[in-house]
Amino acid sequence: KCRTRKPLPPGPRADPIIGHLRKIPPPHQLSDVFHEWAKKYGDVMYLEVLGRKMVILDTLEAATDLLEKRSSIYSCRPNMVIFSMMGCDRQLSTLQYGRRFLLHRKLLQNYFGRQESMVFNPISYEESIVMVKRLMDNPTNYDKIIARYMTRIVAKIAYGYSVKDDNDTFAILVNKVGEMMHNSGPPASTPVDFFPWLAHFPSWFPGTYYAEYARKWRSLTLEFINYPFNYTIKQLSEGKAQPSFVSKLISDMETQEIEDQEDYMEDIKHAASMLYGAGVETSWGTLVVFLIAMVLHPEYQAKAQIEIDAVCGHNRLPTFEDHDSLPYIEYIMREVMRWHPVVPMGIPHRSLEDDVYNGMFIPAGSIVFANIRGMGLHEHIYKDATAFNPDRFIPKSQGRQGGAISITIWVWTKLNVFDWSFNRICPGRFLAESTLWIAMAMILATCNIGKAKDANGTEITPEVEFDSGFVDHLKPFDFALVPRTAQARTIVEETHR
Ligand code: HEM
Repeated sequence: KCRTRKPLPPGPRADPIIGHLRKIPPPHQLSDVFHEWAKKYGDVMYLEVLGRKMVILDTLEAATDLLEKRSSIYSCRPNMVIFSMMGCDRQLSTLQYGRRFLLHRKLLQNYFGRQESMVFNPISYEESIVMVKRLMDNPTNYDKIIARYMTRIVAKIAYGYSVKDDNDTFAILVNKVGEMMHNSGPPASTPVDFFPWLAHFPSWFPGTYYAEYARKWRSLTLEFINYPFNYTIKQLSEGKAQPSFVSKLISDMETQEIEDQEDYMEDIKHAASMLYGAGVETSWGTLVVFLIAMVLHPEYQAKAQIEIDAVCGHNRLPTFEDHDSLPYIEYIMREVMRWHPVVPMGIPHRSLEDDVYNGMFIPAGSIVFANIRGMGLHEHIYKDATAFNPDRFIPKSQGRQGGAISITIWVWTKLNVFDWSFNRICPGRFLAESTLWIAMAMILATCNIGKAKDANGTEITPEVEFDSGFVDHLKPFDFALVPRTAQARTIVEETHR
């Protein structure tokens, strides 16, 4: 009925039958190309690929209006066929609206609320010192060291599990699963996601690559989901379990009336494994973007260090208590996530009903993408938008010229409710914010980051190039990292012991 009255949102001209198939850019260019198109066609764009309807939102306003204010229509997910085939069909990010979706959101939001997440600060603080010590010892291994930082935090919080070293069984599983997820194709957008029947065709048939891939790795996913969960159950039965998401929820079962206990335990198990899937690669990738930003911009690094020195002096490390006195670290964190958000197109949503927005018809079943990177590139809000410049977040009252809005704030805190509303906002946002903040503060307080030099002593300027996967990750780059002073190294070593 709506359709007869209103036009679809604008978009580039489509070919007959295949629609925009030939025009869709490769995954690593999606957000930039869509943002360029949005300049011509508008903040809400419509594309169709082989009959699949897609809507791209390029402004905070459109995303807030639809994904947040009309969340009862826009909070479902497209059918993520490849993820389901890999064994992730009971994880929150793939769940459709229903009893299980609400249960998983409740479990995660209750445990990772703003206040609740502060309990994890001592873990992140301790791990940030371990990370800085390892970076000082072996900076070329930065990628693994930062991955290990987040893995250790999440393993402790989710399972009460302490990752010992690189040969730890869980650490090895985590590495393999991380690589598997990274190469599993664009979320909900592989040929098999478009045509699920392809999954039943033999592997030589064109378009079946990801189905074969998912079948091959399914057992690894299941091992990754089961191994740490079984560890916690064993620790509980022996009375040795450390506090964790899993141990708390399992212990709480004693005082609750639960109809199907086995089924409920399966839900706890999958919700816990989601913490790794959604929390580690994202925060790890963001910290690597932070490193390259500091390599390329010594001027902002120096500003942050002047602030840290004024607040903490030279005889101690920064702590969470310093948070409000160190606003520049916060501006750097926000700018890192605006400059290169590691999930640039978000995770796609699916609309449940026909809808009309600003005179445009959005058909039911549309796959809706929030172009998070595109939202941070609007020149009227973020002057010189492709440049890294944390100063844009300095409040106006303190002399800022621009008018920057934090994408981070929108993605993480716009819908600031802790009940289990029908919405897909990232439930790990408070944990993410605190682990990123303390890691950045600790690195800046104790290390100088700069350009590496080649054999002739010439400085190497690293390229900002990403490997696109489920989460974008910077390609390896050269840089130099040294302790700021001998005293900084001594304090880190002494606190680390
Ligand atoms: C820099 C770090 C992070 C970034 C950039 C990030 C970003 C996102 C984004 C863009 C979404 C999709 C929201 C949507 O569908 O509209 C999401 C969902 C999610 N995030 Fe995060 N996230 C981060 C850290 C974390 C952490 C640390 C955790 C948990 C410990 C976490 C757990 C989740 C979960 C479970 C979902 C799925 C929610 C659902 O489908 O209902 N995230 N995140």
